[in-house]
Amino acid sequence: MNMDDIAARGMVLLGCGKMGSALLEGWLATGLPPSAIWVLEPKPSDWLQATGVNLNAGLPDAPAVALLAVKPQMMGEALPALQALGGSDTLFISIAAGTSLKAIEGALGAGSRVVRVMPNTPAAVGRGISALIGNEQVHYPQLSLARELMAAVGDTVTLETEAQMDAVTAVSGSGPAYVFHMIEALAAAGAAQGLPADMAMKLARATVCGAGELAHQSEESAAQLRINVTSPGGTTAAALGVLMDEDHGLPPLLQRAVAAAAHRSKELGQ
Ligand SMILES: NC(=O)C1=CN([C@@H]2O[C@H](COP(=O)(O)OP(=O)(O)OC[C@H]3O[C@@H](n4cnc5c(N)ncnc54)[C@H](O)[C@@H]3O)[C@@H](O)[C@H]2O)C=CC1
Ligand SMILES: O=C(O)[C@@H]1CCC=N1
Repeated sequence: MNMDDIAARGMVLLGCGKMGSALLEGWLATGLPPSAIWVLEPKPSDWLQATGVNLNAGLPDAPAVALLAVKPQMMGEALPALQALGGSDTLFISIAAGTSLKAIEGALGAGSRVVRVMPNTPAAVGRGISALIGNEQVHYPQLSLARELMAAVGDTVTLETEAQMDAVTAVSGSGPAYVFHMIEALAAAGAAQGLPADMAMKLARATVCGAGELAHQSEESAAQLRINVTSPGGTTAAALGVLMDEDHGLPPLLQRAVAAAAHRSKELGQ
């Protein structure tokens, strides 16, 4: 199975909120025809209605993929809409944080092929990163289809165990929010140094985007890119003295933030 099968047999998207829309936007941009996508979404946005996908319409009998993009807490209520497809050769892909392969297979019926994926919102611009793992019913062709689907909107990694998903969720699933907050905090710090707020925001946003793009394009390590900015005895070294403090700097703060997210991911799975 490949992307051509999705175009031919169709794909169902269950839930099209923030993450579902980010993925859909990315797939449409890569040329997946809207006529091949069936979306079930009780509160469709204006954007979704304008995409030309099949919205809240009767589903195809045997779609290649059904992607579950509802909140973990809504899964029990939302899955019955897809139960008729359970046990078929439709590949179920769940992006729900915390919800285990076993729980999804349990709700859809034994024998269902399920892949868990943790994507992130930069998928909307083709720059996502997704981690994947399948249940026992998933073999190479299904995993490879899921990988191809996610590769259309960014990079992918395949996990060794499902247990790694909590840490992945905490690093790359939630991670864009940490970076957006970094923009907010850097802008606020610039304003505190006397810059007009809108100018500080423009500088902070461009700096994070530019540094991200440099990290993306450069072959140098993140550590080397940092060193390249840091003149001995200069301004960056003064700031890094604060940020790299072992007790109160960014590393212990991020350790705590990522641990909190991983802990919450585990809780969502209970
Ligand atoms: N937002 C993010 O950055 C990421 C979210 N996720 C996961 O994606 C899933 C969705 O998250 P968001 O898009 O952020 O939430 P959201 O609340 O924006 O989207 C969920 C959508 O599901 C719809 N929905 C509710 N009940 C439904 C039903 N019975 N049938 C069909 N649709 C229904 C809601 O109307 C809503 O539009 C969650 O499981 C989350 O863990 C995973 C990675 C990143
Ligand atoms: O906040 C959440 O629970 C979801 C999962 C990863 C990003 N958003």
